[in-house]
Amino acid sequence: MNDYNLSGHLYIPHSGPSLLETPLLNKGSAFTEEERKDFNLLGLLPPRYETISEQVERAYLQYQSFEEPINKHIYLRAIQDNNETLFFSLLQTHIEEMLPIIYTPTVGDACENFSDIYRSSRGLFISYEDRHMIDDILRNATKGNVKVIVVTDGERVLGLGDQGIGGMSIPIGKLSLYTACGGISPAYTLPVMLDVGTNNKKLQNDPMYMGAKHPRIGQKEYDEFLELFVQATKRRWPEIMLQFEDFAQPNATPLLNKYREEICCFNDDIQGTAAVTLGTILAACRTRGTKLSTMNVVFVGSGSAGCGIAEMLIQQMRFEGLSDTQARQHIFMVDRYGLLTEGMQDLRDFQCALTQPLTSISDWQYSSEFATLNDVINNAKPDVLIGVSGQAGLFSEEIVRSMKKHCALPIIFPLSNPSKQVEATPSDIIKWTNGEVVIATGSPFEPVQHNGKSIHIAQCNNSYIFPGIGLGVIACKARIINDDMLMAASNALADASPQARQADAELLPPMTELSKLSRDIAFAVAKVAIEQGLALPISDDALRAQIDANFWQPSYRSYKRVSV
Ligand SMILES: O=C([O-])CC(=O)C(=O)O
Ligand SMILES: [Mg+2]
Repeated sequence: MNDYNLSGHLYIPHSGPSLLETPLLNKGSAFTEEERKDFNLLGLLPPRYETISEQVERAYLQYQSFEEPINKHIYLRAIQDNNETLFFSLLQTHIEEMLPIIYTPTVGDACENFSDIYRSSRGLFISYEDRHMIDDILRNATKGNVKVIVVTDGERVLGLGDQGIGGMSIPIGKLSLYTACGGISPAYTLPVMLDVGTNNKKLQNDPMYMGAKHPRIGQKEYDEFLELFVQATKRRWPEIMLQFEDFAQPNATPLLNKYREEICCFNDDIQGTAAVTLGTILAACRTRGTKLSTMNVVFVGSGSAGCGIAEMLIQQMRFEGLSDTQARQHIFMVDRYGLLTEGMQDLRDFQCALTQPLTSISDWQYSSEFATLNDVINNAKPDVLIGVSGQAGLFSEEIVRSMKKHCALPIIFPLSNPSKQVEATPSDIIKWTNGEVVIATGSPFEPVQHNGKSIHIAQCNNSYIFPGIGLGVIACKARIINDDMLMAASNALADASPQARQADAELLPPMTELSKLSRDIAFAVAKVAIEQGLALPISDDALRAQIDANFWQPSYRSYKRVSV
């Protein structure tokens, strides 16, 4: 199938059983009597014709019969692999309830149990062993006109570490959100898993494991393999947007730096997480009437995600008038050994610019060789504490109470995913601060009851950002994605904060508004790309029209046969 028109008739080459087995085209019981005759479907379906709403109703009844989230996930994935239009219609109808099932936290369980729960294939698996055949593999994609790829090598899956081939569930989940929240037709999306082995002993010894059981390949082989993949992808789809997802720290930043000028790509964990965190903090600053540049910010976890957020906050502080050096004095990165300081051994390139000079902390009180997290909080007296450590429970009662001691309304974001890796649960943070705190988490949490009030917990997850970036990039045909475009996405998110309009409202818009928000983000991102000559030069009206025209809705199209 080479093209999938967004309106009017769709000319398709399939009929009979093969039509029912093509998830992008299958309508199941919603094939009309006429279509059943025209496409050789007579007798292949139960007789009664159903509308998509009736199908959604049955699917939802079946969905509710599963108790365990992972079984709900397996069920939804089965629908997706059978009938994509029905899957997205169901998801759209129950978006708030189902996002945690197809995305974080349940997608984490799906990664950990990928081989055990495997049912049917989706996307492309490219093994290092098949590196000489990547062009052939890309030609085998069931979708011809791919516009967005999410690719992983499964080495740092959420906060769950190396999941090998199981990491494939992440690109699948992310791309479901591209469609459900960013309106990108499922015909344009492709999940890709690069299987370069796994260092996870449990997987290596698991007889069910479906990936290569050897340890991860060496760095030189890895870099060559990634280069083969990127070049083959460019040959096959020259305008592709490539999202790097859940790569481990040693590869994430180098890959981004290597390819960000060459192809339209971005790293969601570094840049998507940074953009959503900045947007959420900006929203909180606006309601308090303060500026980010007046605050000190402490990070726990100084991997590529933490450093990515830090760099974006620094950009914002510069925008607010600080010099680069002044802005960096507001940022404190804490890692397993304590505060990152100038001259420390074994720093990664991207950490070096985020160390504190020893002169700035010369009057600090701390007892061991390096300042611990608690030392940093007691000396720097931060307003903001961000957790991107992947370590459950790192924000202890002592830490949270120290934050509160120095700040009347601290901003505390335990962002690690999935929920079981969170640095502190919202209910504990609220208890330890007596509810005087601004919280956002990476994974969804139920509202917390405190002093007779129900406190909503904002979900500061990159899902607020990446669908809109994809939509914007596709609408304006951006050649690359740069920092200014990401900054525009953060500002569009902050603008959409319900708190900006009403003081006691929620910090971030509800998930049900993601598709509207994605259009706004798409517009903001594309406008910057156009202004900077990185995209088609079109007017604002034309851009809006493009965004709307690209926004796919899950409803059945009418088919005509391709004459052969
Ligand atoms: O997938 C998510 O929920 C957010 C994310 O990118 C990560 O934690 O790696
Ligand atoms: Mg990720």
